[in-house]
Amino acid sequence: MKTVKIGLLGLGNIGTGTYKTLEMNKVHMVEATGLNFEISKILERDTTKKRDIAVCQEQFTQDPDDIFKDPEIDIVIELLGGIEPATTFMLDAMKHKKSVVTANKAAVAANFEKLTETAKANQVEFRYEASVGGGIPIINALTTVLQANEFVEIQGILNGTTNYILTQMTEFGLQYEDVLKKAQELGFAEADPTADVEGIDVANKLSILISIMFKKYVAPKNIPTKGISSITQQDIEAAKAEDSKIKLLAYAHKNGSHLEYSVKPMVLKNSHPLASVSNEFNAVYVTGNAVGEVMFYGKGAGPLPTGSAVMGDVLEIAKKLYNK
Ligand SMILES: NC(=O)C1=CN([C@@H]2O[C@H](COP(=O)(O)OP(=O)(O)OC[C@H]3O[C@@H](n4cnc5c(N)ncnc54)[C@H](OP(=O)(O)O)[C@@H]3O)[C@@H](O)[C@H]2O)C=CC1
Ligand SMILES: N[C@@H](CC=O)C(=O)O
Repeated sequence: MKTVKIGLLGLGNIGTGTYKTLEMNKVHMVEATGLNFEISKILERDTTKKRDIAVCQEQFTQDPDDIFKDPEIDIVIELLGGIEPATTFMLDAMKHKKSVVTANKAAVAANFEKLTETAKANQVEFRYEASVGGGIPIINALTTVLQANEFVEIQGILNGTTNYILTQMTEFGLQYEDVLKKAQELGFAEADPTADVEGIDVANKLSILISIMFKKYVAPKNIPTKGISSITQQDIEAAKAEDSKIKLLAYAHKNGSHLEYSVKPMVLKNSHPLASVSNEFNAVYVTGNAVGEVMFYGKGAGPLPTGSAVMGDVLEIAKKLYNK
């Protein structure tokens, strides 16, 4: 049986979640694809750190070229985070004829066209399902079963950390700083959680969805964005008194050639379907001109849900490469 060798860039929260997903479901993955999967090399800064997975010292490297120039590796997973050097590494991997999988919305949103075009030019696959909605298969749905639609609108909760913070503040009256710390411990937050609480992470995800749905690139910095850092317990109590909840919402709507978009906290009546989406769960409504309204719901953050999406992309690429 063919063993698909994978190069992994970054063994942090999501790298570890991806590694665990592979270990946990290896037999199932063999049955599903007829292929065996192995993470053979890992790029990490600190190769001596104590980890809760069994990784051999020989798997680690601090030189990305050890991965890009390895003829046995066909698929590279990028889970370093940040725009650079992640983007340069993904482009380098593609130029070395490696297919690339990433969860890095900051890098994908900043360089959407460059990454997708470089993949095409090098005839390799580029997949980024985990970059939007964690474990929710929204990008796959938009680009496959929903592709016959002209899309009209998208609206939803696209950040697990802020939804977790707002839920815990609303339901248990907890303090913003305490809940943010807990979200970091649970592996939901970005390395710099400013991106979460100021709405930047949602703007990155919305930019990617706009590129896919409306075939138009809108840089995240051009999306009017407001986060939740200024929301107080008083704001939350005031919403409660109105039988409502505060949620951080992403929105984009196309009307003819006019496209409008925003990221901002909104007060939703408790009867609104998005008001009942709690903790790290995300939910997104997509409206297509044929299908009407479709709702996606699931865990939008966390090592295993995100690892599920990353490995799903790896399996799809491997089936294309080896099961001809
Ligand atoms: N957390 C979540 O639920 C989700 C996260 N994502 C995305 O997944 C990606 C990874 O996130 P996460 O795992 O939480 O981040 P972490 O910071 O936990 O992990 C990144 C790892 O990569 C290492 N690293 C970073 N830069 C380099 C470099 N230049 N060379 C070698 N090693 C490097 C870091 O080392 P060091 O610690 O020493 O810097 C760290 O171990 C991000 O793009 C994030 O946005 C996507 C969906 C959900
Ligand atoms: N920090 C992000 C991680 C997933 O994309 C979030 O909280 O949603």
